[in-house]
Amino acid sequence: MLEPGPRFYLATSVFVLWAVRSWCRKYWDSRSHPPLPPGPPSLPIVGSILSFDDPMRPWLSFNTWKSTYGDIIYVRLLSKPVVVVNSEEVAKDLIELRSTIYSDKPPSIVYKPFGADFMMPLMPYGDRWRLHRRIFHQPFRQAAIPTYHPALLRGAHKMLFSFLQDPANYPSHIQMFPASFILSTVYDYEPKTKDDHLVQLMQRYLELLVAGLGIGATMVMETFPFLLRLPSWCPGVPFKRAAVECLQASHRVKEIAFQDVKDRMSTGQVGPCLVADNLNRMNGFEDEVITTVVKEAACMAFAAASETTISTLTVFLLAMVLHPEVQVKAQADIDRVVGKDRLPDFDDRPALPYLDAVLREILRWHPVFPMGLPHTTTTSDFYKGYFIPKGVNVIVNTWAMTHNEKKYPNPDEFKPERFLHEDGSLTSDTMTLAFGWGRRKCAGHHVADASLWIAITSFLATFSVHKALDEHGKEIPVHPKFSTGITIHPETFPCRIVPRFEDASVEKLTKLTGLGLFVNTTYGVPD
Ligand code: HEM
Repeated sequence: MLEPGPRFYLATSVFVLWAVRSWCRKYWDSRSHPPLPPGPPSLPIVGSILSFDDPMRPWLSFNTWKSTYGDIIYVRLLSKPVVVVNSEEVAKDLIELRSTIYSDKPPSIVYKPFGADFMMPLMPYGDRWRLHRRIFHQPFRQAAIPTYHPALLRGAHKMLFSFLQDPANYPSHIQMFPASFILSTVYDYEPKTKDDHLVQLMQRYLELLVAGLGIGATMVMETFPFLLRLPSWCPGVPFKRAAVECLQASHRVKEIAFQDVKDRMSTGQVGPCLVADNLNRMNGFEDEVITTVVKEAACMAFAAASETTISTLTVFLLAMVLHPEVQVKAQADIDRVVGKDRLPDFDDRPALPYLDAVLREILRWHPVFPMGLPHTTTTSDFYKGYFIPKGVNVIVNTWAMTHNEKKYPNPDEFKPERFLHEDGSLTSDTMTLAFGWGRRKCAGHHVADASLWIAITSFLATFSVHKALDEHGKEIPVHPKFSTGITIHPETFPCRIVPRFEDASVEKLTKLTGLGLFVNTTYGVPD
């Protein structure tokens, strides 16, 4: 057997010293303030990771631990201390009522090199965030949303043509929907084809961002920051190269789309949109700071709307495949209220409460952000006898709230009726908690709500989705699988999308939607 060498003794001594120091600090800390919230045991280096049933889906364990530790839990994720909020009551108390303490976001050394520091959801709480939020609020506040109804309706109708012409390729059609309505609302730009240059640019930037800032890669770069300082030609170190490519893409994407609006403005060819409205407000005297924020906010909107909308619409299709009885009921309501000679529009919404109940149940059943987005505290705080340290990450466990058995019995079941009174009217539970809490609550939630409603209602008016059939005509069972990460979405599943309007053809859909000209130029459909 090999004798342990001096390196072994040195490593062991360093480890013991580190463990003693951590223990002393913990002991000292615990004497100088009230206790931290309860939580699972924590080990040096790995923290509480070994306590998780599935470390890739921590929200499930946080929810299970609720019965042992309660609504507020303290846990270490590797070296990061985290406070987990497991109930609506605590989220309201902390994130809303103490918003001056709980509205900051955890910093990361990787945002700037990857050109992600202008993303509002990641931005520190402060003046820069306030300015971004103000610029963003103007076009996306509730009162402004009707301005965008025509663009949203158009986006939803375009998606119907894609489903009709190429039903098997449904993930790509769903992907195009947010791209289409967001480019309209922020740049008054309508992508003409699926490989539109602006859509491609934006999607490429997002791909680079998601690939570069995955949880694993971020952890490595945060632990070894020198990796980002190595020259990009350095072999075996992909981070710097990925960062440079992503940063360049972020510059390109912000500038090209912005410049395009300015060019069109000079010839009077731009309608209301985030960029043009702000430039008009400056009256020809371009303020450099505001201009930069407008460029950044516009580009960020694409990122914020994409994955969230795609995920929610995919959950919708999955729910309809697994629960045909819900689909039939929703379609019966649409047929009763709207009839067969036209398609639903926003004016029909009050008469279709079941459709709203379906949308709320989709957001509840599999929320896009099962743990919201992490916040951090700007000062230390005391809550219900517990100490909440300054700078701790605060995770609002949305999953625990949307799967709270007391409020939503049998929470894994898909039941839109949860949101309806016996007389069929909607309850006051609007499921806004899926959009976060307090000052950092989703700044796009009104447009998200309108776009999702029109997308699912238009779909159900014209199509049904069913399980796919095998070569013997037997239904292929669907076993839902979800991606993991900060956002989650169902993995692609086989399904059959079939039209339910009479004489299902491009011509008939053209009549119903009134998008004739568009169809010919966009999808190359023969006359
Ligand atoms: C299903 C659709 C969506 C869901 C479920 C959703 C959810 C969320 C959540 C949970 C947050 C984080 C809140 C927090 O930090 O506590 C957020 C932030 C944000 N969302 Fe959304 N979102 C959706 C769609 C959109 C859309 C369509 C837009 C843009 C048009 C948008 C723009 C934003 C922005 C700008 C923020 C950052 C707010 C801030 O930090 O002040 N979201 N969203």
